[in-house]
Amino acid sequence: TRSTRPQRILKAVQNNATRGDAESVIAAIDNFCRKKEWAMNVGDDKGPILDSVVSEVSPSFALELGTYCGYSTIRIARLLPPGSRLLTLEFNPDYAAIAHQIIAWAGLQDKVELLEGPSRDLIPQMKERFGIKSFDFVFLDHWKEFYLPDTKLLEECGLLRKGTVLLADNVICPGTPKYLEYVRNSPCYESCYFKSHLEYTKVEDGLEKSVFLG
Ligand SMILES: Cc1ncnc2c1ncn2[C@@H]1O[C@H](/C=C/CNC(=O)c2cc(-c3ccc(F)cc3)cc(O)c2O)C[C@H]1O
Ligand SMILES: [Mg+2]
Repeated sequence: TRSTRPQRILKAVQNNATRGDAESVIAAIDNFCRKKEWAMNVGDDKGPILDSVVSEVSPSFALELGTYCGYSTIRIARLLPPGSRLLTLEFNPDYAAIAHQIIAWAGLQDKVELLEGPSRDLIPQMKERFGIKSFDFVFLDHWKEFYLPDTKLLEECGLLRKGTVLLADNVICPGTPKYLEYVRNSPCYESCYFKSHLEYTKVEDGLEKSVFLG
């Protein structure tokens, strides 16, 4: 049977990237998605914005919602200081299986915990089961209608602290209007928009950075 797009992305990594070299894995995925098949990775236009926010926060505990093939997982994990942890949530087992292999190819498996399941089930388990006190950084890139409910769930579970940075992908395309309205109007957040482009295209998209004020 025909391979899936994530399987073809994994093959492009295995054929073009050097084991243990995260930069070469990122480049291999970006080249494949720019030249062969578009895929919903944060990409090489928005990616450097993600990198700069992660570097600025230098999180001890980071959370990613929506792993897909692990492209942004690797972008984040390669910048984490020693001893810090990135938890990434993915409910599609086929995507999770590919992401595990791509994260391992980049040599970043020791910094990343890939948790399989829906975010609404896993977020309430973060303190007890995963020993998380609070997150320093959250990257939102899963189904767009879940950005707002999951943000509220993170608040309710006491997983955000004064200064936690939320960074949301796709706030223009496909768009996350309810989430944007919330973080831009809530007194509990200080928000700003980083204009960029939808991955591998000239279409406008951008990232919204929101600092939780407690
Ligand atoms: C609730 C929940 N829990 C755990 N994992 C979850 C989850 N909801 C989705 N996921 C997982 O995240 C991933 C989903 C990501 C959704 N991202 C998108 O739908 C997405 C779509 C586009 C896009 C833009 C223009 C177009 F014309 C077409 C598409 C671009 C992007 O950057 C995207 O992230 C994979 C899925 O299994
Ligand atoms: Mg996205």
